[in-house]
Amino acid sequence: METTAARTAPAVIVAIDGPSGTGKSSTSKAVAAQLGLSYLDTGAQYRAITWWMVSNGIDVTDPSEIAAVAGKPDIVSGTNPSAPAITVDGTDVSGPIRTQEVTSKVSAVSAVPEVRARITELQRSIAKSAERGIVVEGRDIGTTVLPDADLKIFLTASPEARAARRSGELKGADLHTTREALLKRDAADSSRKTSPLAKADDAVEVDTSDLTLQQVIECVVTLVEEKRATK
Ligand SMILES: Nc1ncnc2c1ncn2[C@@H]1O[C@H](COP(=O)(O)OP(=O)(O)OP(=O)(O)O)[C@@H](O)[C@H]1O
Ligand SMILES: Nc1ccn([C@@H]2O[C@H](COP(=O)(O)O)[C@@H](O)[C@H]2O)c(=O)n1
Repeated sequence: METTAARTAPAVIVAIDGPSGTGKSSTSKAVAAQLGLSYLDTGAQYRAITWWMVSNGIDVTDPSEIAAVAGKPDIVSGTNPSAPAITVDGTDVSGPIRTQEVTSKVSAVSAVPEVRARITELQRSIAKSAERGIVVEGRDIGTTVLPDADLKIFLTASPEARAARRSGELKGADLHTTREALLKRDAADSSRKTSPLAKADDAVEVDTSDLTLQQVIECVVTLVEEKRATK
């Protein structure tokens, strides 16, 4: 619940990065809602452009084919942490972007420099227009998208903890398969040439393996409030 202090506090830009399943989305949404900030899920934007590529028959194994059409889809992201919306050419794609097909192809699409340039520009413009501040979560927010963010957090967790969380979410999907899929996506995201998944030098690292979601949220809220107090 947003407090009166949050309503009058100075604007703050928070970058939350980390590998898959470390709790970025759950934490970012809750922190933004509690502190009256906007929220941007940058993974959803890469998923949206991937969904468009797949829906339009683009060969996602061919970077030049992806690059040629990267500017075509109109992607609009909502920034309400209680109802984060995403549309492509006016169609609500919040469901379709979470399919297994999109998840398995998103790393190939997000590695293409033309895609990253387009989406990064969009992300910077959304962050700039957030009057009360914003929590932006992704893989390269602290390093590339918003290098001057007021606070940078890098969430981590063991592969076992992350796989257990995800297989719980996917109604008991096989732990081993889930773990391998997470690690495969992390490896692709960390090894691409343009703006890979990485911790910024000035980011605070929080290992969430043995923390409840509520503990992680409290930890990040405290860090944001400390940062705001110095502004
Ligand atoms: N500290 C935690 N303890 C237990 N479960 C957690 C914790 N943090 C997040 N979860 C759960 O783990 C799952 C993955 O969390 P979330 O989607 O927030 O991760 P993410 O880092 O955004 O993942 P991705 O990058 O793949 O989108 C969710 O079901 C969430 O409720
Ligand atoms: N800043 C970012 C955010 C995401 N990606 C790519 O999108 C994929 C999906 O992200 P989720 O958080 O929704 O799982 C991710 O695997 C990356 O390929 C990115 O490149 N940069």
